[in-house]
Amino acid sequence: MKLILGSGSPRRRELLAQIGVVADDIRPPDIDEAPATRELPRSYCARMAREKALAVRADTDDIVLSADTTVALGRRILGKPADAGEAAEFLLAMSGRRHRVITAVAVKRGAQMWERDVVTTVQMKRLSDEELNAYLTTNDWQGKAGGYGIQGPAGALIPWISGSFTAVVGLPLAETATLLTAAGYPMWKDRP
Ligand SMILES: Cc1cn([C@H]2C[C@H](O)[C@@H](COP(=O)(O)OP(=O)(O)OP(=O)(O)O)O2)c(=O)[nH]c1=O
Repeated sequence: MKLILGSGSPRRRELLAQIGVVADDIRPPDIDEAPATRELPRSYCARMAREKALAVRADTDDIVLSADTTVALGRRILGKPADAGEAAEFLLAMSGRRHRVITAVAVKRGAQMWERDVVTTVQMKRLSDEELNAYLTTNDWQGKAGGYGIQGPAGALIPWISGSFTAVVGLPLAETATLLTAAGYPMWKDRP
């Protein structure tokens, strides 16, 4: 049995390392991430995690772990911004409001799949022009859903969350440990 991280996200690899889980191989999935017409954020996010796990090549005894993090403003899905202009648009839309961050995790072994999604409510402070421009200059928004990373400089813009911090960063660790255990991964045992 090998553990395969079906994710190219460095955050997910680091979060797993935090709980002593080191994948035997990393295989970033290549899937179409376009939302379907009128698809709601939570079902979109769960579908993405599932499709990522299914897209990764693995032996039948291997465990594949994939995840998706989606930022939702009401029914609107805020993906990874294409450029600084779109990042600014997302941040202004979230300024002074609450939004949700959904992270779905999918663990696959053979024909079996274990899934969970975790929804966290995040408050963003009302951003001044100076804060917005300074944050955009850091380039920390690149490659991140919604155009920010709570674990980086954007931490200064987020006074409050209700839910799971690790889920916002990209992988809810408690739920992930439960799913890995269900799939037969020796979570708390000595591993060779
Ligand atoms: C909201 C938020 C997202 N993110 C990141 C986590 C994810 O890497 C990214 C969301 O994109 P995802 O599509 O979930 O993941 P990814 O494309 O980076 O990697 P892969 O599909 O190969 O697993 O946004 C943060 O790092 N901090 C945050 O606060």
